[in-house]
Amino acid sequence: MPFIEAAGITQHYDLTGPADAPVLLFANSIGTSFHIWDAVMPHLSQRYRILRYDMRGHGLTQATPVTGDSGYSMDMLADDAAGLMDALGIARAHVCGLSIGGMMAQRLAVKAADRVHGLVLCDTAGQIGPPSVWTDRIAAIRARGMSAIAEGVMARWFTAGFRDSRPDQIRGYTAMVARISEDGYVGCAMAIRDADLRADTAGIKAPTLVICGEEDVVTPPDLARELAARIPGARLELLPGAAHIPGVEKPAELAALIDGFLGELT
Ligand SMILES: O=C(O)CC1=CCC(=O)O1
Repeated sequence: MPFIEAAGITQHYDLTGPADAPVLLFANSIGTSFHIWDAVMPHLSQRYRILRYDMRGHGLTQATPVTGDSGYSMDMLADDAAGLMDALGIARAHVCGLSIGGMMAQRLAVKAADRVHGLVLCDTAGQIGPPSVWTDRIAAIRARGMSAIAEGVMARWFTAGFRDSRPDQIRGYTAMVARISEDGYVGCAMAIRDADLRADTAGIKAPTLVICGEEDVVTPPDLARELAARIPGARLELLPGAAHIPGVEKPAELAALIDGFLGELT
């Protein structure tokens, strides 16, 4: 199982695909491990060298402690991704970020523009809020642990049809959330709470595709339209039959959008 010391923490990652193919880095949403991209892999791993990793405090990546109200920041998470690329000798990559992973990707594309070739922003926004959503969620977790939110987030992640037809998946993803380090989740929740990247995004130079599940209630299509409108030249695609995590619900369709866009750049 690959682990590497990068940006001062032990990061858990997977690097799969032809050694000479363009690197495509996937960054996750809060509460998930890099396995949310598993179903996308067969569609893309012949043409891209795919780098997946668990964000700080998630999956098997180290959770640094959160003291009081001071958690992680979007800059810290962008530095983690850049540090992972450094440690693996990757100078530049296409970056596809989901939700908080998409916020991290926006930050990376601004502060380390030379590291980002094509940018795919999936079910994300310049601000995912309001901040009170995160303050309340952090308080619930601190009072009752991760199980306080594990079941509730499923309705935000997946369409009703998927939840009804795939109870096995829902049980599995609920367990994934319930087992995340409390500090890891709270640290990332504070990074979202404190981030407003909306002024930044106009400065993104990378060719950008914004994707949004048509049934996403967390970062709905109107937010995706707003995000795409702010990034010079960005293209927008809506994905029918998907909510917040299209890589799980519509992997082939998501992969086709990503490949169609990045294929024009390579
Ligand atoms: O768990 C959620 O509420 C969905 C989400 C918001 C930001 C993120 O990364 O996931």
